[in-house]
Amino acid sequence: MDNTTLPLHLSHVQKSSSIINRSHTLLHSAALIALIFYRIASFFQTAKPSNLPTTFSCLLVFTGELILSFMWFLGQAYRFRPVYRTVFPERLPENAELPAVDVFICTADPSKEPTLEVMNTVISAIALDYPPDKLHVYLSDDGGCSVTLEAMKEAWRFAKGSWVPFCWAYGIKTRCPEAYFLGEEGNNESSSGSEFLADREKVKEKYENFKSRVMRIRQNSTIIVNRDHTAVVEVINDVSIDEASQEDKVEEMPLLVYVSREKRPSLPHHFKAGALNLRVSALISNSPYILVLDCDMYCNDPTSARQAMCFHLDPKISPSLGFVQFPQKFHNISKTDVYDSQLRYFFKVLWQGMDGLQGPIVSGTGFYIKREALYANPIKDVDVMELKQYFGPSNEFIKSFGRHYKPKDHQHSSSVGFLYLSVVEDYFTSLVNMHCKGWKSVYCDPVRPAFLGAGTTNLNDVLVQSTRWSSGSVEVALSRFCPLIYGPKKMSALQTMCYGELAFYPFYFLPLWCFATIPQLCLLNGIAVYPEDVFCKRKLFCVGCDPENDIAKCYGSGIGPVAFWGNVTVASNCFFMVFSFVFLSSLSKHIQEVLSTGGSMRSWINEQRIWMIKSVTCYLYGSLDAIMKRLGMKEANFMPTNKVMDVEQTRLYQTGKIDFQTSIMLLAPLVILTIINVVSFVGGVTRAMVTGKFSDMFIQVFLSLFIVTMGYPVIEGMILRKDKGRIPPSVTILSVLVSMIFLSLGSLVLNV
Ligand SMILES: O=c1ccn([C@@H]2O[C@H](COP(=O)(O)OP(=O)(O)O[C@H]3O[C@H](CO)[C@@H](O)[C@H](O)[C@H]3O)[C@@H](O)[C@H]2O)c(=O)[nH]1
Ligand SMILES: [Mn+2]
Repeated sequence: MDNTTLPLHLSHVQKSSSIINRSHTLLHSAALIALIFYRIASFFQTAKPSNLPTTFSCLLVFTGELILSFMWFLGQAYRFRPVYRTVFPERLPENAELPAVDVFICTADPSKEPTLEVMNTVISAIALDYPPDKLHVYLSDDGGCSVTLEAMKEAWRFAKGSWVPFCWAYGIKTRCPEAYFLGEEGNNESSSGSEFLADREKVKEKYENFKSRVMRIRQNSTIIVNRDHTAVVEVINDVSIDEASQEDKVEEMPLLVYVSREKRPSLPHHFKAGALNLRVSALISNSPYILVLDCDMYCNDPTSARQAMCFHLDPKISPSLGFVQFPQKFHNISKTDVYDSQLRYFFKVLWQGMDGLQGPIVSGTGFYIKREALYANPIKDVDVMELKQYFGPSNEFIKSFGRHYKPKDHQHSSSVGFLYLSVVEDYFTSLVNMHCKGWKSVYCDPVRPAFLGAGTTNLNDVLVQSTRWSSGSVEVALSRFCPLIYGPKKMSALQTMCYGELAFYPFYFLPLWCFATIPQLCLLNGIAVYPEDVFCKRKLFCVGCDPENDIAKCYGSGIGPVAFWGNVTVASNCFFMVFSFVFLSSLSKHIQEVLSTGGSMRSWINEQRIWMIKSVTCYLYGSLDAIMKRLGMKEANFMPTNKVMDVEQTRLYQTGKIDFQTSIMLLAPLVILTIINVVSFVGGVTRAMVTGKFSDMFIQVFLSLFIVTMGYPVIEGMILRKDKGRIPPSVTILSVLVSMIFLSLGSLVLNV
């Protein structure tokens, strides 16, 4: 068959997943409805003015359950129609017919983003397997540091003189030099031969020289992040290569440009979104497609641009295709991955799910976006003066569009390109400027990761990053762009639910704080917050007597009419059944998702734990942060994630031990809640032994046990560990105090 008739890509609905998911959705929602029904019914049964504290506690727990159920409901949209895709880059048209691509790499702070790493990303982009005359690489330096500019010139020399010719000559697959030389054995290149080996040694030596020159540049200059400077644009291709070895090898090279936008302390610069909205690339190369990369995300598969073109060049989907998103993957993930740094849930479950709807969300990095999609919806003729009103006075910039755009779509300047309102500029831009404008996206998750970055591998970085994301999400949730209000008219219901879930997930902090404190406090005070059944006739069991016939005798035995297994009596009412079902069904669904996407039981526990940890810290602080910003009490802030590896911290991460070196603000909630649950579990068991009754409090005792089990690393960190990453005794003492105050005050309130 002729190449032009074969498809460039295929999409497959994950049939078995869809069936499992939809059946689970049905069953689980039935159980949730039953649960809500029991709750409401039990309020009418038990709510008396005399037991106000009990009613109030039950109400709190019920509110938590409602929020969880609502979040669960939104999440079902991802499960409806997950798809996966395959691409056939070999069927693409010839190089001459491929469209041009601008690569945009963002960096901001050399003290957190090692220059050498950033240069490796730049080099990997220059070496992409794409016609060099159609590739333009921009490095946006938000730090405005001369170090970065100087290092870039060195990177250029090394790339042009040695690295790129070497890669092209031998078809090297790993085009990030650091990664290539680190994993030399694993690279199993097609060519071996003595010439190759000799060349490789030479290039390796050049790389070492390049490294030491970059180190020297860093040592010889003080690194100041400059917040007050004019714009700097420098085309690096003009730099001469004064090395001896390259003459015969110099090939045509992509354009390489250093950009540092103007910054003034008085003007908001809008962080990464601001950096991405640079017009420089439109003036210099103006390629129809843009690849956006974070500075740590090197190109691991040189063919990613071709893979993306399999979608962008398909005439069937191309007109409405805004961008092709690749997953974020990381090169530094350990086997245990205690913090779920790989973000499996996003890139293995959620994005696949959205791909079957209108497409995944812009994920900050690793996406090939159509330039046109950033400017809005294309139409025919329009007045240049009008355009200037929206895009600024630059004639060159207006001309750069090549097509004309309808200014109606840009009622305010912030609706062009990447949007500023939220620190999760990716999510927000994707919502307002992509999917709500009718653009679609596709998710491309090939076996060989297209890009690899530095994942956050210590608790502090994980929590700081997650707090920023939560804050950004809540900012959107509280704005007029709240997806559940803004979305329905512009997107499908399911796509709206997905966006809604991502806007509201930080509100998990409410139910999780509630479930980790209220049932426990009530348990210690002998108050049952999981009501005894009011509708089902209980089936009564007892040891030694037949309670169905002689209930009085049964009560006389001191145990009461309940199911009896060994020493443990378990309530046997319907509410209990429904509640257990909901609990087990959600846990097993999560296990199923983890296992079917390559995880283990260990990953399941890690994910549960980190979700609980993030909920009671990041989600809480992130939400508060967003609320304060909303009220004008705080300014937006984007603290770039640290990408410098600390040896000791890396060792802890490798061994799967949580590194508790973080601020007391982030640590104390974990310790406090663990202590409360240990106390209430011990209290609950003691109480059951004294009274001989387990049934009414079983769920509460179990809940405490579950939290204590999940929080075991915290207990270990407080008591057993002696290393640097333990929980400092000062935090433990403070937390014990706070827990005691909470429990005593709480008990006072409950017993008024
Ligand atoms: O003022 C700034 C701050 C950051 N950056 C760059 O933005 C990128 C992402 O920042 P990083 O510190 O790595 O944050 P992460 O938490 O890892 O970023 C995730 O979340 C961000 C949104 O909060 C997205 O922009 C990112 O793509 C996504 O990887 C990096 O290349 C930074 O250099 C800037 O250019 N200017
Ligand atoms: Mn990052």
